[in-house]
Amino acid sequence: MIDAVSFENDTLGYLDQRFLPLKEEYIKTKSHLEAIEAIKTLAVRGAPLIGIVAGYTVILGLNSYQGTKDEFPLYFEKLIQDVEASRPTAVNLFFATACMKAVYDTSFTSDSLEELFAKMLVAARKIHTDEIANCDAMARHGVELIRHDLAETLKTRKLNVLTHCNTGTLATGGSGTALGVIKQAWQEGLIEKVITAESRPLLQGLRLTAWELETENIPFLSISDSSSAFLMQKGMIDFGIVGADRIAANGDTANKIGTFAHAVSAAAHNIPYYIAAPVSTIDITIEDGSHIPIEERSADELRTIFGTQVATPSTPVLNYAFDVTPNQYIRGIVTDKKAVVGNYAEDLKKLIT
Ligand SMILES: CSC[C@@H](O)[C@@H](O)C(=O)COP(=O)(O)O
Repeated sequence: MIDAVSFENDTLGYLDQRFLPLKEEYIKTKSHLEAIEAIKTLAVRGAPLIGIVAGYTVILGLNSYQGTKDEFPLYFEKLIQDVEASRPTAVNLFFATACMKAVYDTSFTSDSLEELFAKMLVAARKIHTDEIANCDAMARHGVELIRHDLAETLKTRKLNVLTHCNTGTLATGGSGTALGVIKQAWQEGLIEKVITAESRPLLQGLRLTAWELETENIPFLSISDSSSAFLMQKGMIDFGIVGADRIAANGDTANKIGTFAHAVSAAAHNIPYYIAAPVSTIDITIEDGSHIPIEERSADELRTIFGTQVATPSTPVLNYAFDVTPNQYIRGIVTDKKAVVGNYAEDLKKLIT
């Protein structure tokens, strides 16, 4: 399997996703500032992976601490703030910093700094191993739901599935969220072909999902983002499944820009459209999608294509990285605990312990 992230000998290792699939560069760093930069630049990306890297970034920050125990609280506060400022939408990042803060709150007074740091490393590793296990659980629940919802079609043929952005190993460290479900469904013989939308402007679908599928010998077709409605009209898509960066308490879901447009098209064609995300992506403190902070990225991501200028440098640009799909467009939310269908406001709350 692709090695998206590692933490060995106090060193964070990650595959730099900016240049994939043309260049496979594995970066190693002991610097938390470099790790923060990797999150900001999307060298590492995808909500669960951002959470994993955020946990290890805190560890790198601890390792470079040289002050006394008395001075530590201020340092720790600033470290957490810097990590949290790296990207605003993926709630897994804040889930990770909350895990580290919880260790600090329970152990700072009683423990030496050495003991505290050791406990935080255990917490960071747990985020990593949990996200890998979450992917396997989501794959099981997701396939069960698809088998149920698409039983009629499955009596006569295999399914064509639409997905957006990259939600696989590169985004999670495990098999994936939506892509993990798709991979499992493929292994169980349910899938004819995966249709992967390019995911403008950084092309996570065209570059990363296509690369993962090619690596695993799963048949796929890459399309431009704007093609999905036409393919649905032609009967070329049976269902859609995508990931999430943050799910509000009512099920409204923020995911890569373009996700909502596919959902509207799917509803117009009565095609089921699912979200797959671990419970760590649910933000129960946010009532609905209108309160989810949506990242706006630089104008140059649109005005240039991988370094080549394609619009004048003065072209005004609005570059939202994510959109919010209202819950009524979502047939089901597949989590690691179970698949929730229908009453999101009631049922998502029950998943949070
Ligand atoms: C399993 S990843 C789910 C989402 O994080 C994914 O669909 C997505 O939108 C990633 O956005 P990115 O900007 O590449 O971090």
